[in-house]
Amino acid sequence: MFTDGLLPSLASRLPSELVSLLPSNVSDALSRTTLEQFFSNTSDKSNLSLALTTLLSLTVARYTYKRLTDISLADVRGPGDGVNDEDVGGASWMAGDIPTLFTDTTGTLGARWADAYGAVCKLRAQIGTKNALLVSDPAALRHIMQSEHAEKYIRAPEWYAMADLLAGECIGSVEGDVHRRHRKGIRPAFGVPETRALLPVFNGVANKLCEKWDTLISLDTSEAPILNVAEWISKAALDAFGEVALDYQFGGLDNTPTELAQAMPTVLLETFGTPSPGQLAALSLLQYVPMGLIRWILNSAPVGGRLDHVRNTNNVSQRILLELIEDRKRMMKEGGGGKRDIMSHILRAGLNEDPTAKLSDDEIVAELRFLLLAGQETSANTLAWALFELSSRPHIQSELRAEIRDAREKKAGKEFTAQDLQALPLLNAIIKETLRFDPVIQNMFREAAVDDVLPLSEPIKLKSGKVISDLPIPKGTKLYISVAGYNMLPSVWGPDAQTWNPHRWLKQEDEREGSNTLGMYANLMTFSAGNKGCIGWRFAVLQLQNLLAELMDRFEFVEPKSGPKVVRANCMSTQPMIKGEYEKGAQLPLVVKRAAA
Ligand code: HEM
Repeated sequence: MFTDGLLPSLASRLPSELVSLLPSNVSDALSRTTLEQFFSNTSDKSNLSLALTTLLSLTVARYTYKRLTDISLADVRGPGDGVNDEDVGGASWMAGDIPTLFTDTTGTLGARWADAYGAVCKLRAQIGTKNALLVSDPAALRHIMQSEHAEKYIRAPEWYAMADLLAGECIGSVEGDVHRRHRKGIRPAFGVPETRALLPVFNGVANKLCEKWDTLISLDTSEAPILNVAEWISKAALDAFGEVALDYQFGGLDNTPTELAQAMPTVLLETFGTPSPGQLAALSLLQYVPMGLIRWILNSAPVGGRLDHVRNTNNVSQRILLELIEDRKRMMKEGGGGKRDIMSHILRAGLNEDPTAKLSDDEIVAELRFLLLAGQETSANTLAWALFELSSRPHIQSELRAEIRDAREKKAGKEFTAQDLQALPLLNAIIKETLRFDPVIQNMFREAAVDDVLPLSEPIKLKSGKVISDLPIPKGTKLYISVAGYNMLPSVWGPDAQTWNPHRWLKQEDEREGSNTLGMYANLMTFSAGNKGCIGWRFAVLQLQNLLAELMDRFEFVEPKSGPKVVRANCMSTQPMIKGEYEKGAQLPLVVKRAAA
């Protein structure tokens, strides 16, 4: 009649302070494996009554302790508490504050909420979710993402569903040992030498882009030729990715786009651009639906709308990638396996006999589809934001151009190596500052898989007035990791954290605020952190260094004098868009002139 392990389980739930107060014979008995054992060892009646009295007292003590010490998440401040007039009443009854978070076009909402309510603040959650927090606090982020506690935090099921919809079962849609196997399988493609070996391809694409712009500028008779810079960069990034990942020509810059090139650039926008509160609430409810049913809904149910475009893109990418994989495998069998593109590295992992790194053919296709999305628009949009920031700061452009030309002169006509690019201080400062200030992934989704306690680097004040430095969170709490919130924390970045200022990176490391202990790169959250951090960050940084150096050497970028306002549209990857023209996709109209020699 007694449940095995009831007593030890009760003992483990008691606060350690209480357990240490117990008589040693009782605490010892409590730690035994089963209730039956406990009773078999307490043979006389007095021991039994002592045990029952102790149990009763402990239960009362535990209840009282919890009442006195428990911190309810309802007591944590957040939008809706009336600090900021603009936040009051902004929540949707179906999806709480989540639509506000997803449709923010300033890129600073996470930072403003952290400022107003604390670096961990409570969000009004969508239906089906009890607790949701927005987290920007460095200590909490380290705990969730890169400490030994990271295993307690999984990607939220809605995220798996989205990754699964876009790519199938891949590194982005799995957890635990399966995730470790996927990561180990693709990691060989993203090491330092493997990434550096991609530079000649990046260079070729950058030169081609410069030639295209040269021609367009020559053909334009106006004094200030305006180009949609975002569109061209996206084509260049897709072409580069095609070559380095698949040895495949997308034909973007040549204006001969393949079927896949036509479908890819708009898939994130059409899937996630400006979601309605209803769609966000539906997404959240996916957590209660078995994955098999989700897959059927996503792949086969007659839903229509946004799903049609995704399905079409998926079918095209699945077919083309399978063909490419079959070709490459044939080539490898015939002895021509020396290619160094990402697909070849991953296919070699597929042949791996090590079960902790082996990937099946279906998994390899899903991996490549995920990489295509994760690796192309993110880098392209980051470069677009760098040019956007620079377009209103001609003096910084001149400073950067001088740095690049000076370094080129020293190379006496030879191409930059990865080490040369790494040695350009202002170029790297501009890239880091853009990654900090314009992170293309603004929020990440996590969920507490168990009850836990979040450490905080700065105490927060609860609504009750109590100030806490640790926040207990129940299992199931949704955690929205605010990349922008952390990247703009004054305690880490200084009082001008909400200003784009690349010169902050030129200070000596020890003169800068904060400690360099978070994230994959430059103490930023932009590439995430820990065992699920961005695997392609070296790839992205090298491509950004190469493209920005080439473009800045040859062109000058100017914000058009008058024109529509560019906003940050959060379509999973933040894209520059014109307000009211979202259906046209990414738009960044800039005046592009040849830079004086
Ligand atoms: C500026 C460019 C990029 C940014 C800002 C970026 C950002 C991120 C972030 C924030 C995550 C973590 C998401 C999460 O934890 O929920 C991530 C994961 C990932 N990224 Fe990137 N990324 C970029 C470029 C790339 C590139 C170029 C590639 C590959 C070619 C890539 C491949 C991946 C992969 C495979 C993951 C999943 C890692 C895992 O689950 O273990 N990313 N990226």
